[in-house]
Amino acid sequence: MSIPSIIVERLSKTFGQHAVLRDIDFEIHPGEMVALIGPSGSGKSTLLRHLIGLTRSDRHGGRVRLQGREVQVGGRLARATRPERCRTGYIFQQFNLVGRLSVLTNVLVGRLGSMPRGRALLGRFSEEERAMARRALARVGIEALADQRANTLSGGQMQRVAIARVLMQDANVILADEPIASLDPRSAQEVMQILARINEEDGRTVVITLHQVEVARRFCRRAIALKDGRLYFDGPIEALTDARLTALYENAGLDELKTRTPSIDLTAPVGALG
Ligand SMILES: Nc1ncnc2c1ncn2[C@@H]1O[C@H](COP(=O)(O)OP(=O)(O)OP(=O)(O)O)[C@@H](O)[C@H]1O
Repeated sequence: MSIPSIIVERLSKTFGQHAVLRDIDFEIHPGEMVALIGPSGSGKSTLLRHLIGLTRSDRHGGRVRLQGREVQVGGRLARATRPERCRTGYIFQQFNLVGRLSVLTNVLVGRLGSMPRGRALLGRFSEEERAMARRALARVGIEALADQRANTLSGGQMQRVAIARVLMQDANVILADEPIASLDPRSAQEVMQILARINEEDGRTVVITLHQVEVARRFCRRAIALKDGRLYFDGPIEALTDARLTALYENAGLDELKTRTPSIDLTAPVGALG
């Protein structure tokens, strides 16, 4: 059996007095596309940041392994975290592009981690790397924008550039933190379709935090749900019934529940759902 892409064991994180992650355990296998859902403040982004070592767990707060290598144990980052970061793509809600640089250069930035240090410092990219960046842009459908400045793009186009940059990393694992939260519905759908295609065609593992449960249902086969920092659900998306969703979001406020799960009839008694 193949090595899991991600192993999380008894992961716990406390900010001050606030326990944000509590004893989280799961494994994600190569080629999975997993939605990480839960009410606002349940710990989704914090969990994702732990996976790549951007946040350290509590002392004795568990372990994270990525593609068979230690990222952190008991609040200490493994020495070899940098190569793991290079082999893991991270997509942010706010895209994190350099606005004054061209689209092509922003995509090439994804290559810096795997280039010799001297060439990386000077930002000297080879013709082969430029051709690779153009292919990545073609794959996300915006090759024609290669020479445009990044800060002239729409949100949906910016997120496509961010995905192309991840493709340049040749990352086997892609972590996306609310990648569609600031996009209009159509751009959001297009970005999800691109991620799903990359997952399907390349077999890359994708973990994606989402606010919209309907989107998770449409694009992901598995969901991991957090509630108050605890693992509330981990299983096939179809097992995440309306009754479970109602319970997941029950203290989150009616507005959040309506937004996240538009399919739920809020007038029906919980026993009648799911
Ligand atoms: N660096 C930090 N210092 C202190 N508290 C933090 C820090 N980062 C996150 N938190 C707190 O941890 C909790 C979980 O935050 P997190 O962003 O992981 O939640 P989330 O589920 O991603 O929320 P949302 O869906 O609103 O983005 C929140 O109460 C947040 O205020």
